[in-house]
Formats: sequence, C-alpha cells, structure tokens
Amino acid sequence: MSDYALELLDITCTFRSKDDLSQRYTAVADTTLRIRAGEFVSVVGPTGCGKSTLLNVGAGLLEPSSGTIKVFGESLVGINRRAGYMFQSEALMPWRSTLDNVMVGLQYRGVPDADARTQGEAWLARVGLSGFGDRYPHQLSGGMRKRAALAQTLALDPDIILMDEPFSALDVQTRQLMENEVLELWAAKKKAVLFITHDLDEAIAMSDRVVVLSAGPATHPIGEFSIDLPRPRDVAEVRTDARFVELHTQIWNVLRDEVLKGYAQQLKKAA
Ligand SMILES: Nc1ncnc2c1ncn2[C@@H]1O[C@H](COP(=O)(O)OP(=O)(O)OP(=O)(O)O)[C@@H](O)[C@H]1O
Repeated sequence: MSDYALELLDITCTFRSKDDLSQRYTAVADTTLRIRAGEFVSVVGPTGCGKSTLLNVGAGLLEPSSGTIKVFGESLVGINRRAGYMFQSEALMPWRSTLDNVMVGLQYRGVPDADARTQGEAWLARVGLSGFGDRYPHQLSGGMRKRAALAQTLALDPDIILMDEPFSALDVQTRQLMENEVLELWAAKKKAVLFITHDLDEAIAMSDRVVVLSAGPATHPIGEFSIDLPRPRDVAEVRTDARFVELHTQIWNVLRDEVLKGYAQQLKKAA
C-alpha cells in the first residue's frame, strides 16, 4: 500500500476570469503536494492564492485542468470518499437538531438509526457536547457549532481530513481550545490531515509539516518546513518555545513577500 494518504501531483487549475469571461486565470500551477497516512500538514499562503482550490481538488469537488490525484495510491475519480471535510462556513443544517446533524452522514451510509444515534451521541460527548444533542444550531454558540461540525466530520471516521480555515470565525480563546481538541482527537486516531489556514502560528502549532504557497497567479509551493516540536502540544504554550519562534522566523521570511504581493493584488482587484 502507498505511504501516502493523499497525493496531488502536478496540479494546474485554470478558471475563466470572473471579471472577464474571455480571459483565463491560472490559479494553481504545477503543484505537487503529498500527505502521508497519519500526517498533519498545513498549507499557508496569501489571501486568494489558491489554498481552497487545492483542498477542493483533494476532496474531488473540483477537477483540475491537469494533474493527477491519488488516494492511498489509487487514482481518484469523482468525490474522495475516504475524506471528510470541514469548511470555514457552517455546514450544519439549521432545521436538524445537533444530534441529527451528526447522525445524518452515518444514516446516508446506511447505518441503522439506533446505531447512528449511539455513535452520534458518543461523538457529541467526545467534543464536549453531551446533553446538547436536541438543540438546534442557532441555539449553540459559535464554538459549539464548530464542535458539532467536527463531530459530524469525524463520525464518518474518514482516513483523510480536509479542513479549510475551520476556526477562523472564532475568538482567540475558543479557537485555541478547539485547536487543542482537534490535536487530541487526531493523536488518538492519527488520520491524514490537510489543514488550510491564513494563520502561520496556528499552522506551526498544529502541524508536522507546513507548506508555503506563492501569491497567485500560478500559485505553487515555495517552501516546506518540517515542524520538529515535541508532541503532545498545547497550542498556546508551544508558541513560547524557542524552536517555535525560530521556525516562525524562518517560515515568515519565505511567506512575507508573498503576503505583500497577495495584498497588492487584492487592492488592485478592488480598485
Ligand atoms: N470557480 C472559480 N472561477 C473563477 N475563479 C476562481 C474560482 N475558484 C477560485 N477562483 C480564483 O482562484 C484564485 C484562488 O482562489 P482560492 O479560493 O483557492 O484562494 P484561497 O487562497 O483559498 O483564498 P482565501 O485565502 O481568501 O480563502 C482566486 O483568485 C479566485 O478568485
């Protein structure tokens, strides 16, 4: 079996420009990204560079213009059924209770209702939401909704977890609590994680490896850093570690110019 859970090989994604349909825009070019089984990899890059595009390619939601995707060594066709996703936006269905939201994926998979309920309740307990199963999403705080979404994703026991800035809407303290919870759950099950974030501190604190993308167009990896900080980690405490500071400086040296380029492009687009 392949060592890699997910391989994005020589991926290029070209879109019709949103502003002028006769123009084409190459968001991502010739990008190769491999994630080992059990590895936690973060991808950082300037705003609008193509991070979500790569994640969508890995999820099988977006077909690249060229390149190959492999899942545990097999070429991916259609949706990546070994992967679970957690996006920035809320994925909970507002008309379903929290427990029903967690159960729904299992029910779609044909798990009998009683089993789905037992597993759903166990997942709610694992993410600290015991007793909240009958609440509706609007009756939960932002952090609780993220916990419910996490339970919904992990209940399906995916071998690969794709996360696109899942905690960016949360306040700093809640965010750190959630990051620690994700690390604990990950340490127990050791799934492959592809984590997209704007936040370099978050990327370093969580990951085994951080990949830096260039500013667009034709975004591609321009740096890769192994994060040799010991585990288990507390995301707040690890930030004071001398090695964390050293890694942050090294990665920021690569990322800084790209962030400035990305920012200039956003200003140009807005003008
Ligand atoms: N379906 C599409 N059609 C046209 N252009 C697109 C499409 N999807 C993405 N793009 C463009 O591709 C580029 C990369 O977008 P993407 O959302 O992947 O960036 P990102 O790094 O995730 O952004 P952010 O950091 O703001 O979340 C952007 O310029 C975006 O406008």
